[in-house]
Amino acid sequence: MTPILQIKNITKRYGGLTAVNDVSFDVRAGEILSVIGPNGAGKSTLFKLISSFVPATSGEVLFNGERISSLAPHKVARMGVVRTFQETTIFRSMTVRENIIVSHHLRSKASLLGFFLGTKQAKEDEAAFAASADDIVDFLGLQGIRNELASNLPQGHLRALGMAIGLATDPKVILLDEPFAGMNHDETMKMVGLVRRLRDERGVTVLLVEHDMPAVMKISDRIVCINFGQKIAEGTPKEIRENEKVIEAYLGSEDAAIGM
Ligand SMILES: Nc1ncnc2c1ncn2[C@@H]1O[C@H](COP(=O)(O)OP(=O)(O)OP(=O)(O)O)[C@@H](O)[C@H]1O
Repeated sequence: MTPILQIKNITKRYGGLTAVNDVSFDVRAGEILSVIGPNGAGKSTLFKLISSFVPATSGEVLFNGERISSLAPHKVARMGVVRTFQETTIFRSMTVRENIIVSHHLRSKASLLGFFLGTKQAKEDEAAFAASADDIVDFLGLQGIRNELASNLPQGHLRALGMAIGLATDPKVILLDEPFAGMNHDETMKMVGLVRRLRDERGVTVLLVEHDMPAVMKISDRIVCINFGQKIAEGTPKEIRENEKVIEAYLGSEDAAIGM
């Protein structure tokens, strides 16, 4: 079976600095794969390359066998590869539910203009979007804050809203940028459960970048480790934990020891 994503010899240079250097790996449909590495290793840049948010210097990314690396990011998102959290637009003056409804327009048949003009297609979409938004609110357990203004939400709920907005675009692959950052143990465990349900109940393939090693080890089917822009290891959590190159990369880094 063709992997859902193929990252092939991808390189990104910023002037004289090579942020990502000839990285290749496959992502299988339905897996949870984490990208780890010390600070500045190139993880965020790799995510931006996969979502086509920045152009690659060389190499390519294939989604279901089709090249997506030269497409505009909104086209990649529309195809089903969605990056969330860091560049998620949240309208602070709207409620949680309104934010999720608006996000559906990314996959709407009618244009946003049609929505404002009140065309028939737009009206049909609107009803479907409202139903889907309620479904997402239920899935994420956000019923209690569905009518809360985004500007009033604490960090944890904002993160959940970011995920809701990502779900509104009906992703096949979701890229989560540090989903556990700033969370305490209980919040992290809740988010781990949520990410698992995304995969198990909605069939979404999950790629995540994360520094929280215990969470990464718990949640991942496979892990790719990069250091100084290059892939140094790929394998199961057990294989990564025991990998000499990974242990060496983390020695002296600010991140918690890889031992977990
Ligand atoms: N737009 C940019 N222009 C120039 N250099 C950049 C740019 N974006 C990233 N870099 C550099 O590329 C390297 C990799 O950065 P990146 O943010 O991808 O690392 P990271 O692994 O995500 O780091 P962290 O874990 O600290 O978030 C760093 O040296 C960074 O300074």
